[in-house]
Amino acid sequence: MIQLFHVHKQYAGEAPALLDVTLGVEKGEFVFLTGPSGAGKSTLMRLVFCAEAATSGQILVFGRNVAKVKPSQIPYLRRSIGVVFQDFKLLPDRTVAENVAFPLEVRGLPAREVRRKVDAILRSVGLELKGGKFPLALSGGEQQRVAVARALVGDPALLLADEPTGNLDPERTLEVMDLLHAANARGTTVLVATHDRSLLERYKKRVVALERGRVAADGAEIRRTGRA
Ligand SMILES: Nc1ncnc2c1ncn2[C@@H]1O[C@H](COP(=O)(O)OP(=O)(O)OP(=O)(O)O)[C@@H](O)[C@H]1O
Repeated sequence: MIQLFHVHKQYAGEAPALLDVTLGVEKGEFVFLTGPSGAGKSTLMRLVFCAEAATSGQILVFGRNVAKVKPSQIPYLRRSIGVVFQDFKLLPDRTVAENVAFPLEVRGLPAREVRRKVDAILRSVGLELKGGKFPLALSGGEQQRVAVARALVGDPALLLADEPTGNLDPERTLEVMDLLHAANARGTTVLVATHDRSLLERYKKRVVALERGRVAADGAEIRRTGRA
């Protein structure tokens, strides 16, 4: 589903954000990406989403080399990817329901089906009464849940979630994590960046730890070799 081979990402004048990262995420996996601030978690997700290009190395997403995807084809690739990114904000001039409906409308789903799916996902994030509100009328945590709803409404093949529970209280954190878990059980491959150690312990999924741009540990490998 995602393969990175010796990926390097260098921003001008900075230490490398990613350094020789080789990593595979298989279809159907649920993987936590963790590591201290600045370790490269968001950078890795942005590269997979084709929001930026690697400096060197190769990235395959759905088997396609992203460096060879034409700019005009990127939106099509992204239709299969749901994202919860800090810099991928809700549209302030659209209601919550319109924001969530957006990924379905660009795919041309019939209006009735869009409404049904939007109602169902808003219910599942506990925001069924907020569909008519504008994002700025919601709390930070509610906006976060709308972003999660928008990312999941189209049952994407791949979900990239960067600190999706960062603004949430413990109860809402578990609700959102349960939604990601349920999406995974329906077949979505999930990659979640988080600082929250309690989530890693609670969900016992594969954990890839980045440190200063390198893969410092990979929980799946550790389990396979019986060292953990
Ligand atoms: N657009 C950019 N321009 C320059 N440097 C950048 C840019 N984006 C990230 N960096 C640098 O790349 C490194 C990795 O950043 P990144 O945001 O990927 O880390 P992170 O692990 O997601 O951190 P956090 O947990 O704080 O979000 C940092 O040193 C950061 O300063």
